[in-house]
Amino acid sequence: MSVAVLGSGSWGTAFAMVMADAGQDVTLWARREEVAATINDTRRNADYLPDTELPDNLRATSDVGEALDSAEIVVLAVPSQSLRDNLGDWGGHIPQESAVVSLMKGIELGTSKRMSEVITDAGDIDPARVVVVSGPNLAKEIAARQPAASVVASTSPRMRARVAEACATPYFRPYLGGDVVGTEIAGATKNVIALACGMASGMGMGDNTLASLITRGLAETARLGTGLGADPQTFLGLAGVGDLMATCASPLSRNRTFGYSLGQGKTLEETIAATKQVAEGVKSCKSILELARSVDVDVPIVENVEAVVYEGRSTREVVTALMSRARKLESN
Ligand SMILES: NC(=O)c1ccc[n+]([C@@H]2O[C@H](COP(=O)([O-])OP(=O)(O)OC[C@H]3O[C@@H](n4cnc5c(N)ncnc54)[C@H](O)[C@@H]3O)[C@@H](O)[C@H]2O)c1
Ligand SMILES: O=P(O)(O)OC[C@H](O)CO
Repeated sequence: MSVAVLGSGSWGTAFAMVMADAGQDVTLWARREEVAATINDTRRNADYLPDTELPDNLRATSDVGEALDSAEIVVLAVPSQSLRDNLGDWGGHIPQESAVVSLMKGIELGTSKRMSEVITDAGDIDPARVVVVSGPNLAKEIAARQPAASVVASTSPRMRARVAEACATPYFRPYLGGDVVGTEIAGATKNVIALACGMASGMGMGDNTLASLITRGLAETARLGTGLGADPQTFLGLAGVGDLMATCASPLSRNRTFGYSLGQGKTLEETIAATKQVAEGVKSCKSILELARSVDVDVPIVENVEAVVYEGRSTREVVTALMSRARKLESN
């Protein structure tokens, strides 16, 4: 199958490698011409995955028209907040019958839309063509071809089957799903919970604190998702608890690392300056909070992370705020 992957950062490159390993004919689009040329010449993406040799059936280009020409699957792997503008430039080139895959884990600022909604809006794509891939998939581990699983979710059984078939390898196992809303809410919200876990670790807190944050983070993610019509079962699966565990525990996570820096007392500006790759939760904490308020769902961890990032509250203050909330039933 002919596949275009638009975005040659960590996950775009790693997922392009997965699809090439699965036997597809993959074109990876890079913004900068020199990045595309280096990938073609050296078989490596030196900025993002320098240790990974890329297969020969993966080639790079900085010409989006060339990448999209006759693609049967179009994979989008850009920062969530730039997707709308990118689709404004690319929309006309996306082939009519293609499946359009979102790898992104964020919620748009200003609109609080999920990435699949941005794709249908800004790309003028039928929702049935949109497929979301999400799970515990730290790019570096996938690029090292370590076994992992993921959810391939779409309302269209035909589209999700096409994408799952095209990315199945001995080290990458796709599971099929129909809950696009839950899969996307789980993927975006776990980044914010990982920021909170990073903050706690950076402040010197241990495993009890992390387990409490992960568990209560899962509770508020599920509450938000089901408030938006998701299947509660999704949050117990790979896109839910699976990704939450990987991201909150791993030093490879950019969101966790960002939170860790804040927890250690670095300022927001210092932390942003030291962060070379996208940590989606930093922006999405605001849009997720707005989304939760729009359906009247309580998301205290998200709310407190937003207070640190957008309102300048200290990590110490939010620990006190979270620990002194009114008593409640765990199941509520
Ligand atoms: N890295 C992972 O382990 C991983 C795993 C699963 C999902 N994701 C999600 O995938 C998405 C992409 O993440 P990533 O890890 O590839 O990020 P990254 O920071 O490694 O790469 C982002 C890429 O987007 C490009 N880019 C930046 N601004 C752009 C713009 N305005 N227009 C077009 N391209 C732009 C960059 O040049 C880079 O190639 C995110 O939503 C992330 O949450 C990442
Ligand atoms: O590095 P992060 O924090 O963006 O997380 C990467 C992936 O989403 C893990 O599944």
